[in-house]
Amino acid sequence: MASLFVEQLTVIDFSYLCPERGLVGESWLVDVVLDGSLNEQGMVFDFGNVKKDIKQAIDSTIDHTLVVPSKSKAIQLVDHGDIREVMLETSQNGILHCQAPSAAIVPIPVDVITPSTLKAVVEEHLKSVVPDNVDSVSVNLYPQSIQEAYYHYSHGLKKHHGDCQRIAHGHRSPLKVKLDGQTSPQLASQWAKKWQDIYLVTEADILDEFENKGFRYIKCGYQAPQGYFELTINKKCCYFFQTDTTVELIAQHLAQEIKKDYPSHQVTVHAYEGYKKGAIATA
Ligand SMILES: Nc1nc2c(c(=O)[nH]1)N=C([C@H](O)[C@H](O)COP(=O)(O)OP(=O)(O)OP(=O)(O)O)CN2
Repeated sequence: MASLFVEQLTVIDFSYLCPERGLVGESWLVDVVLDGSLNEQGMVFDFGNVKKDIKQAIDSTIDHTLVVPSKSKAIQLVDHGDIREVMLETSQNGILHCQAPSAAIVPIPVDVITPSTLKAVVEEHLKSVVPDNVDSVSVNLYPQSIQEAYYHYSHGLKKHHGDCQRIAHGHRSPLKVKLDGQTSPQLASQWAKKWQDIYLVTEADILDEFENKGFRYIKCGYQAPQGYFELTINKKCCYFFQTDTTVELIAQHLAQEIKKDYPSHQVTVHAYEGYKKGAIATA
């Protein structure tokens, strides 16, 4: 018996529904360990296959989806053929409703989404992609250790040709701000706090704004290559953009907003999108 490992094989960027926090954007790193006997090549599984097949299997399960703890009493799920609808009801934010092609909303039969409750689902899925000499695959899911400010956001990029078109996928993202070249942890923390668990809305995607039972809601929707997506969410969980919400435009927006308060300073923003990638903007 031998064991093979790959650390940080991939990063899953997704959002999940939480009865306490609402819609939460996350980025979790994934380590894998494969136990098995050696094949005719003297390997448990070629690293090339691990990096391609296992990464692809993980990405196709959770990455860029809305993950739903389907056993939670606060959740209702309905399937209409290829379309899935989910509703989260909480006393603090009222109703959150999402409708999307089924692949974009992933029900997990648990009460709450955590790295350990998702782990079992990912491991079960991976059993079908490894060869017979592999006895078990285990994964470790965990958030990046971040020293500076960070925020969790969700969004959808309707013009993206891949899975980023999904209306409720998200990221956990560090933020760095500099004023005249000097790091300002204070400004970064201020924006990270303002955007904690935020949904970034592109104003052109708004279909309706309405009030119901004391809550003010925003309904967004669009047709994208994978199908029709719609999200209704409490307005106080939203931040509004006049543009799309690519990370380049997020960095630009933050730099311009901070510049309004510091007009005589050069403002530089490093906005991350999940793990170790992002955009830099200066105003
Ligand atoms: N230049 C940009 N490219 C992309 C942006 C962007 O804002 N600017 N955004 C996205 C999506 O929002 C997506 O969520 C990015 O996720 P990522 O995991 O990095 O994308 P991939 O799936 O392509 O990468 P993996 O290595 O498979 O995780 C996409 N592009």
